Amino acid sequence: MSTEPARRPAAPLLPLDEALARLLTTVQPLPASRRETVSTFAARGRVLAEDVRSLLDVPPADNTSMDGYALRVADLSDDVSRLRIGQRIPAGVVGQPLQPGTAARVFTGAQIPAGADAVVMQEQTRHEPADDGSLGHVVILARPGAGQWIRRQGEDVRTGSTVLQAGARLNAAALGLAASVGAARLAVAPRPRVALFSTGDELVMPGEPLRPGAIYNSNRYTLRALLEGMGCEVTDLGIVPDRLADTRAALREAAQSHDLILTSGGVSVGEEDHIKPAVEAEGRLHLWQIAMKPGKPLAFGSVRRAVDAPDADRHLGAWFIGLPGNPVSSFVTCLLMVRPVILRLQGATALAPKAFPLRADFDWPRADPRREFLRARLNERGGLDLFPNQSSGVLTSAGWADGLVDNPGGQTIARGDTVRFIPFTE
Ligand SMILES: Nc1nc2c(c(=O)[nH]1)N[C@H]1C(S)=C(S)[C@@H](COP(=O)(O)OP(=O)(O)OC[C@H]3O[C@@H](n4cnc5c(N)ncnc54)[C@H](O)[C@@H]3O)O[C@H]1N2
Ligand code: MOO
Repeated sequence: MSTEPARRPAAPLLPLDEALARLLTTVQPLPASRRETVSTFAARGRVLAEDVRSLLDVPPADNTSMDGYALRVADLSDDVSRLRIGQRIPAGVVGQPLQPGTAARVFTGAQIPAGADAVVMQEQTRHEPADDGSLGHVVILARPGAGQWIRRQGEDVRTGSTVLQAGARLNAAALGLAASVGAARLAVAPRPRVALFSTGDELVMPGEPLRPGAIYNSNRYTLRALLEGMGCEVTDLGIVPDRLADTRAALREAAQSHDLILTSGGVSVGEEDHIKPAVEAEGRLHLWQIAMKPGKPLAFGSVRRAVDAPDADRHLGAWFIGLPGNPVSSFVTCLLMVRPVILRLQGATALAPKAFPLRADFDWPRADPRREFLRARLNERGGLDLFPNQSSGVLTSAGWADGLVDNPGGQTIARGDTVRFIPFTE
């Protein structure tokens, strides 16, 4: 007689897009009451909560893009190429209107004086100094076209225009753009508070000796770094001992003050881990088998807060996502499933990672029924190379790669085919 518990037959696999759609219709942006206004310096990686509109033109006035001389083109003719220098205008100084028949010495960024309609760069001029204390004359060696080297008022940003929209993620260029219209502070979405923990009695922290049967906990580092890069405030709870009571207590504690609890390991069909029964006891849990490789098993649910009524249909606690333990599976599912959730919590508009068509410089003759995410690297010929070992335990593949080839289920790849590439860039 068998002592093994009865096993459920495998359920049909859920398509990734359907799993994502379920996640993203369930998880709603964090409450507006938690929005913050922060210094533009401190806003990198945050999601903008309100549009940034410009109250000014950028540049605020016509200005020169070269060091040289501002002049009126009509003052030059076949006979006249020598003009008196009437004034000197450094950047930050507003000059006088240009007198007919004169040029203004100007420096890059200086405002164009009224009446001037072109700039000649100094390399195309010859300066004739004067000994009477005046600025002397300039000989124009190349006749300019009207408008030459003039940057127009408002050519970058127009007064009243929206330069950044609510829901945009703030990268370095966006912060500079906000500053260019004078925004010293920005209204941003709250940072999702994420509690992270690993499960597995085989896990040992780097710095500790590796006892027999143990491995180092790498997911803790990968996931924490990804979450921090996504703008989360991470509480790292480390390795939770593999006992039901401890796991339940850790979940209950984490749910009080976090928006999301993220774990790795213990979501497949084995009976060793306590993460599934612990979440089920403390909230609700869906165990999905997703048609993707790596990353088939994924757990999604929520953990109640102490104040909650035991109302299974209301979400009043922390979201729960349990990622598979295999290091590459954890990494890939965090990028493809957790990242959109984190962005959704912050009210971001672009949730899906960018993808590009690129040429495969490799063969992939073994089609898998699941949609595969293959670790690949851009080569100098504008194509993609594949890491030779695509096992979900080989983290070297993720360190080596620049991104993932998103290969539909059941499809082989031949050298020269166009494939869909998702770069790792945040
Ligand atoms: N009979 C079946 N077995 C498995 C199935 C299945 O469908 N039927 N699915 C496989 C797939 S696919 C995956 S992915 C894994 C997912 O397993 P778990 O999420 O339960 O993860 P564990 O069993 O705890 O660990 C898997 C693997 O990863 C290592 N691991 C775990 N945590 C860490 C960590 N923090 N740092 C580094 N490495 C970690 C762990 O030692 C295991 O080697 O299940 C398959 N099995
Ligand atoms: O999905 Mo598992 O992630 O294939 O190793």
